[in-house]
Amino acid sequence: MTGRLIGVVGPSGVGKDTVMTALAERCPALGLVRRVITRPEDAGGEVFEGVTADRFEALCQDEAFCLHWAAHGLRYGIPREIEGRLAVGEDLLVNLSRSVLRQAQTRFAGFVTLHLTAPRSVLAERLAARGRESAQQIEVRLARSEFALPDGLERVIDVANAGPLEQTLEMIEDQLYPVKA
Ligand SMILES: Nc1ncnc2c1ncn2[C@@H]1O[C@H](COP(=O)(O)OP(=O)(O)O)[C@@H](O)[C@H]1O
Ligand SMILES: O=P(O)(O)OC[C@H]1O[C@H](OP(=O)(O)OP(=O)(O)O)[C@H](O)[C@@H]1O
Repeated sequence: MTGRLIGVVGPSGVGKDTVMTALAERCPALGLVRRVITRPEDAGGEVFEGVTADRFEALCQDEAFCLHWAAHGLRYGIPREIEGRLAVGEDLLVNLSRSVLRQAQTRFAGFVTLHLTAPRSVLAERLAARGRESAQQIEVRLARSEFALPDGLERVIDVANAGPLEQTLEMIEDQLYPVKA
């Protein structure tokens, strides 16, 4: 059976990368997708492929991405190789922008949106502690935190990541892999 693409979205600092990494470790059936980003590779955080703006544009022209978008002054791309992994039945977690969810749903059968939430005060604390962005960049990211999900998504899992990580992981696992009685 074809694997499911699971797009993880939510405001900056909500814990997308942390949750994805921990979830993949916990569930052997789940793989992670390495994004291509116009960001220096030593920026820390997720494992990604850092490229120049010119290289990114060339990859776009070559149709190397199945999804791509711009945010925070950066460009992000999802390599088309994920299609092969899904075809052999792997479920994949991918960190997406809310702006490409409808497109992802159209392109990938069974597409699932995993929407993480947390109060703004929690986001602010976590972004400051993460230390990847300046105070000014954090303000801009927080301003984006109120953006809603687009209409028309067929399968959305809403999960709060405001408490212990373990609790978040259990809630997600229960929804992605319900145990049949
Ligand atoms: N449930 C949690 N409890 C406490 N800290 C968390 C939790 N989830 C994530 N964090 C921390 O919050 C910060 C932001 O997480 P990150 O995964 O980088 O978020 P995002 O990718 O959504 O911006 C990180 O320092 C991470 O360790
Ligand atoms: O359109 P939005 O849904 O607001 O998302 C915009 C961007 O924010 C996140 O990027 P990134 O992972 O680089 O930043 P973050 O870790 O601070 O969320 C997400 O992966 C998108 O690329």
